[in-house]
Amino acid sequence: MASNIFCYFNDILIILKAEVSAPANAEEANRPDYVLNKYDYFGYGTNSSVHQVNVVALSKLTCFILPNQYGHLLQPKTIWNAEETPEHSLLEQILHLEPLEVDIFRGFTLPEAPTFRQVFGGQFIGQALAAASKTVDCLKMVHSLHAIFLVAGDNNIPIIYQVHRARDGSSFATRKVEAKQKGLVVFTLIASFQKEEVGFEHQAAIMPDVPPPEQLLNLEEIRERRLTDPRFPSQYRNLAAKKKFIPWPIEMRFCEGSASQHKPSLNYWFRARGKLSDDQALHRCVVAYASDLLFSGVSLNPHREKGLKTYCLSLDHSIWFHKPVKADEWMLYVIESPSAHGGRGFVTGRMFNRQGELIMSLTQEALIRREKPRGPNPRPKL
Ligand SMILES: CCCCC/C=C\C/C=C\CCCCCCCC(=O)SCCNC(=O)CCNC(=O)[C@H](O)C(C)(C)COP(=O)(O)OP(=O)(O)OC[C@H]1O[C@@H](n2cnc3c(N)ncnc32)[C@H](O)[C@@H]1OP(=O)(O)O
Repeated sequence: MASNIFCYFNDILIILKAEVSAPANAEEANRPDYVLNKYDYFGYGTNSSVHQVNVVALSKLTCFILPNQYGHLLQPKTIWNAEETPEHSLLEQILHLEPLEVDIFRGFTLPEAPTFRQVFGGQFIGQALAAASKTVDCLKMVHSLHAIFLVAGDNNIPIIYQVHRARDGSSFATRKVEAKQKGLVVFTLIASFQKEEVGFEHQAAIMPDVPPPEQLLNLEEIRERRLTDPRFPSQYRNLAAKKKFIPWPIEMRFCEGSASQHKPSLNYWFRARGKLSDDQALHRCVVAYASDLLFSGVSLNPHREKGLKTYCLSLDHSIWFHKPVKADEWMLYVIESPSAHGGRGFVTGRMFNRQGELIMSLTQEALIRREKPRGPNPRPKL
């Protein structure tokens, strides 16, 4: 007893009871119909662009009609749609993208953002994930991503993010993102998104027993101590003062002292500086950004020696988000490096919240070499 539903207005219809089906159109003949269930919604006004679709009621249907003028209530005011406001944390500004065209965005390396000799890998991951997230139904959250760093990014030119809508299913959606500079693909990301679902539950990973962040010093405090503590020789203090200090928008507190710096592992607490907008998609981009900061370097720990200068670059990076993330609250990053071989260091990571819940799992491979002395005029890579 299927019957077609015709909407003559710009409203949003939220299904309260029954099952509705939207058949695939002619170009997608091989794709199965979407089946809409309780609390799914359809209708014009859910998006700025208008798509026509036949909706067929398979049984008696009860809908809540949200008039178009109230459509904004479904859109949280966050970086995804809000005007730029000065109270956004530096991280939200770093992840802010300019929409250029449908599925094309422009990102920048802000002068106040931390940089090293090339675009920070976490910036590519965070911005590309932000671009992908903007093209996905806001009920679907990223649950996994896989990134490859192809070419060193140039800090001085914008990055163009082109999103390809690989698939939109009823539970999952997949996006591929290419980041380009001067027409060259410098970075790629593939990310999968999923609607919230209830299912089997277990957690075998146990959070290590470490001191709470309140009992540990952050990087600024460690540096201050190095500069002022009279127990350090003055030569050491002068050297520490000359070292370039990067004020990262992420606060970090290390759980072990320098005695364990040769172990192929590292545990540290971190959180975003400043208050972030209450938006799960944004919080996932922020931790994705932070996750590349001190990760592959752990594979160099057993090889550190006085005077060693290293060349360390992330090659690829994967994240699995198990549970909702709060990036402005403390999370413990537990990193281990099971192997270094052939110029490549491999690291695995786990992030726990303060309650000991495993929030994310991560892996990365990086190029790790002794630094070659640089010539006077290094060749431009782009
Ligand atoms: C425990 C307490 C710690 C407290 C620390 C406190 C605070 C933290 C503060 C700072 C930490 C910041 C660290 C952040 C790092 C995060 C990681 C990243 O973001 S890495 C950036 C993302 N990744 C990339 O951009 C990689 C992009 N990909 C590439 O560049 C290329 O694919 C490639 C990997 C280089 C491979 O290219 P190719 O096949 O052409 O390889 P080549 O071997 O030929 O090398 C090319 C080129 O690279 C340079 N190079 C290579 N090896 C060296 C070396 N050993 N030394 C110097 N330079 C090297 C060189 O220019 C080569 O060109 P050429 O052959 O002409 O010399």
